[in-house]
Amino acid sequence: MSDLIGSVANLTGYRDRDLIDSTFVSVLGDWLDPVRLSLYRCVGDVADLRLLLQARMRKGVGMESGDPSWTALDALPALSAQPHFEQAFASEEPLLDLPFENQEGPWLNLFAVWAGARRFGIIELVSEQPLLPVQLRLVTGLLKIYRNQISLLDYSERDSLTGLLNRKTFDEQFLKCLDTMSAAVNDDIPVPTWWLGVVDVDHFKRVNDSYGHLIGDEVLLLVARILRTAFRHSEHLYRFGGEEFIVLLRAEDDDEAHLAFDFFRQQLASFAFPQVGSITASVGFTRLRPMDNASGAVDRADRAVYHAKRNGRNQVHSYESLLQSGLLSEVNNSGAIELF
Ligand SMILES: Nc1nc2c(ncn2[C@@H]2O[C@H](COP(=O)(O)OP(=O)(O)OP(=O)(O)O)[C@@H](O)[C@H]2O)c(=O)[nH]1
Repeated sequence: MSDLIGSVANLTGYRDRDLIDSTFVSVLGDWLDPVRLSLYRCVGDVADLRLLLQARMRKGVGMESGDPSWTALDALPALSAQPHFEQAFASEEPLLDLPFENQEGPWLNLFAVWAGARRFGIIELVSEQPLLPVQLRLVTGLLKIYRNQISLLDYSERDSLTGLLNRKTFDEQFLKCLDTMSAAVNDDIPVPTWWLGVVDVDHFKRVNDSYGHLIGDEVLLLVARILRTAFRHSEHLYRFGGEEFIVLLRAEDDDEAHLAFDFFRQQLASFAFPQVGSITASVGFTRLRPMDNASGAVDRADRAVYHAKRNGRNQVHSYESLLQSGLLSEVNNSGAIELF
């Protein structure tokens, strides 16, 4: 029992979502010794949710890692293709003792996890025997703790207006991106390429001045929604300040990153905002460097935004391309540059 309390105490101390998910699975797995225990997150568009495996434990194998967060949505199974999973979300209670593979067991148990009105994830527990009442109490108790932990994190890490991640969490995620680069070097595998983009809404002061702050807030909310639909589920979106947003994404090269940012720019420019009509944004982006720091990278992307603003707005520019074409120059290692 003290082991369990200790593990739960660990769970409530973590702020890293991946760590919380894998700890949850390992705590539950250690106590129930299931045939298989998996935790899936629902990702992507609400109309076509996909299942991202976060962590799994299998009898005789132990803990297994989940899908990389950057797995393409199309490659993930659709929630709609899993009728039992859909059923678990539709039901108020967990779905218990469903036959799994054959009538004599093992047994499938599904626990849907909601975050407010959002389908957040699902626990799939395959047990050798139907769950005993005491085991069921343990699972539902741990699930409550897990859910509380996730909502507390949501509360402290998200911007209250747009629901995007807030500035506070950006530094941590930035370091995690750099870690994936150094880990790849150590493991002698291809090093992922991360890009940081700054999105700055154009002439936003005019929106506030002409229509008032409430309409201004509504515009920011809609911009955040377009950001969510334009970028992939694995791409990290932050509201950085008033009308400034940050995107961290993986792309092979400058062209691929440019395409991703420009897709968003076009989606935004073609959206008809109620009352306000058309809104555009200027975007600057830069490639993360192995020894980067967050403020240096944001500063580089900001310089590219500044270039876009000076050249007519509603444009996407890469800091590295501007350097290459001689439109910006990097004068020293601190990232200080000169504009021509
Ligand atoms: N409604 C609303 N306005 C905000 C919020 N945060 C900042 N702002 C406003 O955003 C505006 C930003 O204006 P500026 O920095 O001058 O930039 P801009 O008008 O977008 O012009 P450019 O960036 O040069 O295209 C200011 O009027 C701020 O008051 C917010 O949370 N809600």
